[in-house]
Amino acid sequence: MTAAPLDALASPYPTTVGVAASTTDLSKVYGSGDTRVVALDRVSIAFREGEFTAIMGPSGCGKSTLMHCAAGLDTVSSGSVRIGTTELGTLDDRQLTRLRRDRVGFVFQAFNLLPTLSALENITLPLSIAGRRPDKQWLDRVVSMVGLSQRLAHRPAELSGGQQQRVAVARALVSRPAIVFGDEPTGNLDSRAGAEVLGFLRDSVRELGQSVVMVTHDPVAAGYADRVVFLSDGALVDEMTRPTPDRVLDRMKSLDTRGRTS
Ligand SMILES: Nc1ncnc2c1ncn2[C@@H]1O[C@H](COP(=O)(O)OP(=O)(O)OP(=O)(O)O)[C@@H](O)[C@H]1O
Repeated sequence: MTAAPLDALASPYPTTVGVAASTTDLSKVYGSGDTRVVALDRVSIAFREGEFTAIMGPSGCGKSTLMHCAAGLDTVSSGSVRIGTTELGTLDDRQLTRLRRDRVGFVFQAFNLLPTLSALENITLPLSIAGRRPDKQWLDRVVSMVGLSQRLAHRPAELSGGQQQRVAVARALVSRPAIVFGDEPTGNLDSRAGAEVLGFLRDSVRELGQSVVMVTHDPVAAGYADRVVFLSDGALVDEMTRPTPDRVLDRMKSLDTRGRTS
């Protein structure tokens, strides 16, 4: 008999093989009466392990809401969300905070670095808060993958925007989360720095086996993903594997046209 990997035995959060996070019939309604908005309408989706997924769709279609609900940052109106096999609805606030801290990495449009800390201290901050020591080998690997080895003592103000976002990517990866969520992670970067950050996110999937989900408006950014899912009016309407920017752009145009004519 083959022994189970130690990591799997030790983890308090077992995963369903192949699925890093999923939603089932997830709905999210904001407001009530005249101001009622159905932001998500029974969305069921699985984000597979070791896959880079982009979420796209017209403005207001529910991309950020889906990401926030799937990451446990927002409550759901109905349906369920799982990170691995843990159903978020079964957790109290403390358990949810701990699960987000231990199992989920985030990269936002704003870099959200602490200005008084060095790049290295920013990267290891989530582990410090959790009272965990960084795994030195893993830390070295993540830092060298994002090309920050020579910049670790610098404070955010001494780094370019692209370098700051690389610190944020390293911070998201360092705890080996089950899944990393990015909300427009290249929205504040020029195209060259954006391409670098997207390349690092893709490398984290290829080289480290990370699972990544990214919301983006940009067909070029979506071209880095393995799979693109398209939302329209709060519903999943399409998906594409091995996307190219041209194919994504075509699909987006047809969604925009559909939105305007319906
Ligand atoms: N806190 C809120 N209160 C009320 N309505 C909200 C709230 N947040 C989002 N919405 C509405 O829910 C819908 C989906 O919003 P969401 O931000 O998820 O869309 P999006 O696809 O990410 O948009 P964008 O591409 O413009 O960022 C929109 O109609 C939005 O106006």
